[in-house]
Amino acid sequence: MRHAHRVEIVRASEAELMARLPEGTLMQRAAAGLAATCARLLTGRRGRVYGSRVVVLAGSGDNGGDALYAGAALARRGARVTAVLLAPERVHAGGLAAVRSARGRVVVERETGLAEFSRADLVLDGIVGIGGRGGLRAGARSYAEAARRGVVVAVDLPSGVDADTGEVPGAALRADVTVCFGTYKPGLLVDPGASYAGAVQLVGIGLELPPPDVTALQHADVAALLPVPDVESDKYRRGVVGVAAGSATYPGAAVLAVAGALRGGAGAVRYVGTAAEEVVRRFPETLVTEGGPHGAGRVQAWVVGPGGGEGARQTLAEALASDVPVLVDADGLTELGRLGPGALAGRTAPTLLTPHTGEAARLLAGADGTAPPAAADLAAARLATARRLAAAYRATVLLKGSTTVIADPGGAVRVNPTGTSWLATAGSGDVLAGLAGSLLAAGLPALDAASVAAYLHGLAGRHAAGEPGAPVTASWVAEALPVVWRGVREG
Ligand SMILES: NC(=O)C1=CN([C@@H]2O[C@H](COP(=O)(O)OP(=O)(O)OC[C@H]3O[C@@H](n4cnc5c(N)ncnc54)[C@H](OP(=O)(O)O)[C@@H]3O)[C@@H](O)[C@H]2O)[C@@H](O)CC1
Ligand SMILES: Nc1ncnc2c1ncn2[C@@H]1O[C@H](COP(=O)(O)OP(=O)(O)O)[C@@H](O)[C@H]1O
Ligand SMILES: [K+]
Repeated sequence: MRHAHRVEIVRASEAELMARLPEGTLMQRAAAGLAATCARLLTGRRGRVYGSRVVVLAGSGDNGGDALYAGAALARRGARVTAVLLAPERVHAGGLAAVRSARGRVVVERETGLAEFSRADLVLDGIVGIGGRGGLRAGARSYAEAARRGVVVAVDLPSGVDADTGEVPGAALRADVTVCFGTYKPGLLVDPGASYAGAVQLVGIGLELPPPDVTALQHADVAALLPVPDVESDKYRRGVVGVAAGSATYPGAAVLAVAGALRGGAGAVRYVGTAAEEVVRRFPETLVTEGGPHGAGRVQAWVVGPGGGEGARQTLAEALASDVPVLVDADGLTELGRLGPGALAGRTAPTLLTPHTGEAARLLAGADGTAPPAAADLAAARLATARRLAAAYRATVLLKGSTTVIADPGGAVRVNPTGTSWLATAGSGDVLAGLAGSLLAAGLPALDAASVAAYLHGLAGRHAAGEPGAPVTASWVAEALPVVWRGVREG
């Protein structure tokens, strides 16, 4: 599991540790890890560190200090290091002295700096780290916009990315690799910030940290959560997932939700709705029941809403009246937005909402009676949006899109690392809903069901798209689920 902590917590942990260590120890640890990564990258790119061109962009804080000390270490190994000082009067004095004594060059003129930047083998972005506020300032912005040839390594965080939220309020430097210190920062795991970070490497500096603000599952975590039948299992004990989806206008949504549900670990899938014929033709293993969720017999979790059309309100009401977990998606969310959080007030079992940002906007409007916020604003602030919705509806929320974010009303937040934009194809959300519902029926808590589903769905999208990638359909994503499920169990 990857753990991320917000800046306030990082600073408190650093202060606590620094008080017990000789001055500068943490920065030396950080710089040593950073230099080691840079040396590996240069060796991979040029065969050796000696003779390579390295540019250190150094801002006015300790982030610049880390970068300068790492630059000095590379210079001692024979790299031709140029330190570009963005604020010469406030540069980290120790770091600058280290570069000078390692015979590095120091420049302060912007034009010279930009020219160096564009012919470097490696650029160290030490403009600003966790102390950054707002978009990059003018002096730094020109570097973010400059063409580049070499590898860009961000120090702790790509400059211009908000560490706590992943928001990018203005220009930011795009890195190939980010070397972060002590813990991941939420902004490294959540788009748009994550898309600036490249591959993220963590360098331990000995911090003792409290529980994380944000986590991201990895293969081993998912493998441990996957429901696997044992000798005692029968189809009912494995869980029955009810799918109330599809309509005359959208029968395909029912087929796709069932496709996801059949691959999600429940022992059986029960379908209710008007698309029974299409569902059974495609998946004869589906149990079909007449009427709505109310009279459908025993299920351990409901999925309501995909392609629900006109009947979504009644279906939603019947599912919410049950005492089993309910996943609400698509048209079900539109209805829930009209009803507001009060519609969930009487529920005794978990509710999982799976909006994209457009549906999230309607849900938020339903929660406070205001006009729906712009979906683009919600997408730019994904962590805050998911948290707000979870708090307003007292439900677990899976916010879809570029970096799917899952928030529990209790405050836990997970981000999904496996997504791919190839998944932005009609019906792939229906597959996800069925899959997550199946995991709920198999007994996973809502946070786990949602994050495991997002993880597998993302992997399935990648698997279906292949390398370097080609368009996929939602059906192929569903078909790829067993392969990626096995892959996760194999580690
Ligand atoms: N603490 C520790 O023990 C350890 C910390 N470590 C390292 O320290 C980093 C944190 O260092 P930090 O606190 O000095 O802040 P930092 O990120 O350098 O930025 C502050 C400077 O940037 C400026 N600035 C602000 N916003 C800006 C903008 N938008 N655009 C441009 N400039 C902007 C701001 O200017 P001011 O607002 O003061 O005018 C201020 O001068 C951390 O990320 C890690 O790398 C590691 O060595 C491990 C041990
Ligand atoms: N840019 C993107 N990057 C990664 N995943 C995306 C992106 N855009 C959409 N997705 C994913 O694609 C799926 C689309 O779901 P949804 O919007 O409900 O579509 P539909 O209603 O057609 O099924 C979601 O899993 C979402 O997270
Ligand atoms: K940086």
